[in-house]
Amino acid sequence: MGNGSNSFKSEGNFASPPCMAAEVDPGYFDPLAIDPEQARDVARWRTAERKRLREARRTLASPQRKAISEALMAGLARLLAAHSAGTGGGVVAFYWPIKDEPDLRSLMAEMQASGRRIALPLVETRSAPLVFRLWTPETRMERGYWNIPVPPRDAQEVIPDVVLAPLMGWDSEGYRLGYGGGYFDRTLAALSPQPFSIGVGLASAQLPTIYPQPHDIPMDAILTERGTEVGG
Ligand SMILES: Nc1nc2c(c(=O)[nH]1)N(C=O)[C@@H](CNc1ccc(C(=O)N[C@@H](CCC(=O)O)C(=O)O)cc1)CN2
Ligand SMILES: Nc1ncnc2c1ncn2[C@@H]1O[C@H](COP(=O)(O)OP(=O)(O)OP(=O)(O)O)[C@@H](O)[C@H]1O
Repeated sequence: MGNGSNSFKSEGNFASPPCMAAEVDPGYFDPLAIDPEQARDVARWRTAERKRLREARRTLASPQRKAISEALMAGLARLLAAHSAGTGGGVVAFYWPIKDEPDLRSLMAEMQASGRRIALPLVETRSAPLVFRLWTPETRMERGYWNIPVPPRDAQEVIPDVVLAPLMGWDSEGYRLGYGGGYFDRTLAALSPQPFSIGVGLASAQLPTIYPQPHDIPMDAILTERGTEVGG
C-alpha cells in the first residue's frame, strides 16, 4: 500500500480496481444495484421454499383440496364482480391446473357459458412472455411446454384484461413465488395495458417476504381460500 498510483495493484492480481471503484464517491450507495451474491442467496432460498411449499400442497387430503378450490372460486367470483376489469366483455385468463394447483375449472366453464371470454396461458417460446389463447369447452387441448394442457395454435391469441397467476408462495406486499420460470413477471412486464393480476394460492403459503428482486412484479390482488388477502 501507499505506493502512489499503483496502490491497487499491490492488493492482488488485478490490473485495475473493480468496476471503476476509484471514480465512484465512496459515500454513494445505489439502492437499486443488484448484489450478485445476495441474488444467488435469494435464488437458493426460493428453490428450497418452492420445494417445501410444493410438498405441503401435495400432502393435502383430497376433500380439503376440494374445499379450498370451492372457496377460491367463490372468492374469485366476488373479486371479479367488484372489479371493472372483471366484468363486461373483457378476457379473463385462467390456468389449467397442474401439480396439485387449486382447480378453478368449473368457474372457468361457468363464466364462459355466461358469455365471458376465457383464455389460457402458453409457453410458446422459452424464457419469453406467455401467450394467451381463447378457450371454450370445445377446445381440443394439447400438451404444451412442461406437459401443461394448452389450446392449439389455431385458437385465437388474445390480450387478457384479468390474469390469474397460480402461486406457490405469497407475501403481504402482493409478491408471488411461482415455479421459478419467471414467466408471469416477464408477461406482466411486457403487457400494455397492464391486466388486473390476481395471485391464486393457499393461505398457508404466506411468507413473511419473498425477498423481492428487481424483476418481481407484485400482483394487484392475492386470493386464498380465506378470501382477498391483498389488494382487490
Ligand atoms: N397451471 C399452470 N399453468 C401455467 C403456469 C403455472 O404456474 N401453472 N405458468 C406459470 O408461470 C406457466 C408455465 N410456467 C413454468 C414455470 C417454470 C417451469 C420450469 O421449467 N421450472 C423449472 C425450475 C426453474 C428454476 O427453479 O429456476 C423446473 O421445475 O425444472 C416450467 C413452466 C404457464 N402455464
Ligand atoms: N422481466 C424479466 N425479464 C427477464 N428475465 C426475467 C424477468 N422476470 C423474471 N426473469 C427471470 O426469471 C427467473 C425466475 O424468476 P422468479 O424466481 O421470480 O420466478 P417465479 O415468479 O417463481 O416463476 P413463474 O412466474 O414462472 O411462476 C429469474 O432468475 C429472472 O432472471
